[in-house]
Amino acid sequence: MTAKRSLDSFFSSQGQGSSDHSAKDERSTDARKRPGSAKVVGARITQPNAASSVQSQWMPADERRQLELALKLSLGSVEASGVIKEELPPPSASVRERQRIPEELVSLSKPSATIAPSILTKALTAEESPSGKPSSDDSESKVAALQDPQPQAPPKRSLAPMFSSLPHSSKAAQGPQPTFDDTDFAPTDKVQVLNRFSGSLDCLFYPSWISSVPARKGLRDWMLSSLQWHRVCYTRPGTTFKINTPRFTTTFGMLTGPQAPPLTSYKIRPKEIPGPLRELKERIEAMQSTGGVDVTYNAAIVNFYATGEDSISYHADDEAFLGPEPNIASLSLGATRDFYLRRKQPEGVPVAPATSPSGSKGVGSAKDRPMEKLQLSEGALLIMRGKTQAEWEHSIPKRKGVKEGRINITFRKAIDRKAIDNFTRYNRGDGGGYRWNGSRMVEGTGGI
Ligand SMILES: O=C(O)CCC(=O)C(=O)O
Ligand SMILES: [Fe+2]
Repeated sequence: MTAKRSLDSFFSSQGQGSSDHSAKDERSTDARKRPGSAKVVGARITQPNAASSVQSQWMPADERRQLELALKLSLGSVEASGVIKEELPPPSASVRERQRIPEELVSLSKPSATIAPSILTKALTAEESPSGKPSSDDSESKVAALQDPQPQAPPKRSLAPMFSSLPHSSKAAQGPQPTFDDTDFAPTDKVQVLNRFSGSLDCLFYPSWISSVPARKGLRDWMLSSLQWHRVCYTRPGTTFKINTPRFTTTFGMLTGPQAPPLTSYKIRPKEIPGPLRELKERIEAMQSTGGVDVTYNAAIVNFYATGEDSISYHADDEAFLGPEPNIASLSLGATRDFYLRRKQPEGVPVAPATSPSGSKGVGSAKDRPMEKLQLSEGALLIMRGKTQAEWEHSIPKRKGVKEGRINITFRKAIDRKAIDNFTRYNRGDGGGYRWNGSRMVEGTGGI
């Protein structure tokens, strides 16, 4: 990936399937219809084929031993060994499924082993304490959030190799600000309902909500080139753990209305939701209002996954500061990526309410827990609501085969200032920023 690419070619695979594995073949056909609603999507997988499980994180035995040792030293053996066991695939896992262990994501001081981020994240979050600060939706950041770290500029090696030898530039081409009209959107009945276990999982999925190709392109080009991006990195105080968020991020929004706190009360000054995103937010709100659901989002978190090596590990957006049944609208642009949902408990086992302000994680072996797999392609809108965050986790797994970028915008409703502080801190931080220079991300500032 050396040649410079235009925005067009950067996103050239949008709309096409991007998975480099056979997980989609595991979809079963037991999708069920909910009375009075549109098609049910997704697939229930209670016994995934372990040999072809894309979640498997392969690790050589010696590295595994080093990791176990490191985790025992820092976390205590019980949680650590449980987590490791859960993530290791059986010996039959094929070489194709082996994941490169991304050194830029997590580093341990001693021993020098590097480990797959989801494993470490799980291990670390296993010891989250109820007294921890509310953490962001990003589970890498959740770990750091507990310790109240100071965000730091990411080390250069946190970048994907394709970005490593770039000139620094703060200049970025800013395309025209997009506007939309009704013809850019699919009819509202083009929705699929994803409902499992009587509302344990409760999502609406519009596979092509922004149906106009030029509208999608205008939005993604404008976002990529106009926003101020961050690659947030934290060192866990008292340790040498580095948690590098494996994607570019930014965030917008603040509390509004007569009771809204003054701007000066925020730890990092929040930014207003820019016009095009505000328009989309209002359209999503209006669409739900027509269906009898009253929701007003006041924040947007934006993720840019530069390649398939960028990801977000399993987490739930279930922090106390989002309220008990948060409604989160997630809009995708660019490359198609797999989106996995996994119940926090096996079928039939109730999920205990979170006791921590920073929410709760899944319990026990993932193979015993129901799962859903979606593909989010350009224009897709997924609304997660009801008990979804309380009872399920979700992720965008790494995909070596994906070379193109993907933008995701999640609209949320923060119920207090802490939520906004958390979003800005763990998705903007105060370290170095990045700009899109027309063909790649480079260090720079000055974006929206
Ligand atoms: O990129 C996505 O589709 C998911 C993002 C997400 O889960 C989050 O920002 O909390
Ligand atoms: Fe999320």
